[in-house]
Amino acid sequence: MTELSKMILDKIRDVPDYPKPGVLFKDITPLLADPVTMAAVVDELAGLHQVDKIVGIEARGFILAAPVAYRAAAGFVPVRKKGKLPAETLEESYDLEYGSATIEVHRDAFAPGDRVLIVDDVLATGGTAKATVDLVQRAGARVVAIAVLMELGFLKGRDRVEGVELHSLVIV
Ligand SMILES: O=P(O)(O)OC[C@H]1O[C@H](OP(=O)(O)OP(=O)(O)O)[C@H](O)[C@@H]1O
Ligand SMILES: Nc1ncnc2[nH]cnc12
Repeated sequence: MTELSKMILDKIRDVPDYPKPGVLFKDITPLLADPVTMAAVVDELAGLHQVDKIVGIEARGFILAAPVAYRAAAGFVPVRKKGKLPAETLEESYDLEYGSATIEVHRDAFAPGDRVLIVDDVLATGGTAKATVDLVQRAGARVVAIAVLMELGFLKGRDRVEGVELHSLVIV
């Protein structure tokens, strides 16, 4: 295990039965509140690939993706829950560990062929990540990789995004 993985695991709080019985929620707020770990995470994610745009997924994904975009000198593109983006959008619906959702991106968010890194906090079932890959591709950009702070290995989300490079700073 790397030093960074240890730092991350030390700052993640397990909350049983949230938001539904049977779900073990991985709470990243202690990590967000720790500037040393947060800086190490942002630096690691920003150094993975040279890209034109970083895509962040509402809401927790935004918290990581925006500083990563700044650090990587890349543009930031928000993928938002349905109904929040003002201009013309593309949308995808999917299931996740504790429900279902529809997400959107602006149709003109990317220049043709833009290289994109998708950043999120958690990969669980992979529904969110797969829907985001599809949105980015439909919008005419190229997904270079997906990067997450934490992968819940037992949910096999990795299989949903087979064929796309996936970086997980920790796998639990
Ligand atoms: O791999 P999956 O099963 O799709 O789950 C992972 C997603 O679930 C969480 O988001 P959530 O939809 O709970 O929204 P939030 O960021 O607004 O809390 C998390 O931030 C990921 O985006
Ligand atoms: N168990 C979990 N903890 C935190 N975020 C999640 N997103 C999906 N499943 C999750």
